Amino acid sequence: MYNDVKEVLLSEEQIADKVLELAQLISEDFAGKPLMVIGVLKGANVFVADLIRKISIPLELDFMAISSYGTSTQSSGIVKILKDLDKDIKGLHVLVVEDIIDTGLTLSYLTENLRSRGAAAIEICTLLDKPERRKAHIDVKYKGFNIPDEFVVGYGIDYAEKYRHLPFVGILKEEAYQ
Ligand SMILES: O=P(O)(O)OC[C@H]1O[C@H](OP(=O)(O)OP(=O)(O)O)[C@H](O)[C@@H]1O
Ligand code: HPA
Ligand SMILES: [Mg+2]
Repeated sequence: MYNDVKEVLLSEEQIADKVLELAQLISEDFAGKPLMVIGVLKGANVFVADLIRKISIPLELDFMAISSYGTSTQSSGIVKILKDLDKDIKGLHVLVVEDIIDTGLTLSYLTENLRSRGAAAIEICTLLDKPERRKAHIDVKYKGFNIPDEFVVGYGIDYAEKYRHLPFVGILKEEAYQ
């Protein structure tokens, strides 16, 4: 399994340090506000689970499952809601948590959709960002790392549903997806 990884880009320790830093910022910024954390499945599952356990203020957690990639390494640009929120977010301060922003098409669709539901505010937290690949503008308030334009896996992020359980973020060998 680890043989399919060309290079470890971010170690478990680097990720854990960053998660703590982001959680502290979020805890300060959202203090006294009704915070609703929305994890974007499936990729953000691991990140959001670690992040919320370091946030020190009250919050609610929900998930949306939306998919644009299927089994390809390229975004189709077509976004589908596979699982919606369980409750209304009117008046809540929403923090959308993503594992990675690539073209930005997923989040651009999602934030537009959430905005129409009357949230008091919507902010974005992503562990990884590939700014070179951006097709849609996204304002990211909480960002873990900028990464180069390489196909990464691990810490929730998959290729064809594999590698999500790797505890680090690694660059996948070309042979693994050819
Ligand atoms: O910025 P973009 O180009 O839209 O790409 C980023 C999105 O793609 C991945 O999800 P994917 O749709 O592959 O589903 P998954 O989270 O279930 O793996 C990733 O988790 C982000 O949600
Ligand atoms: O680098 C990536 N890896 C896996 N899924 C992705 N979705 C966007 N970019 C990536
Ligand atoms: Mg995703």
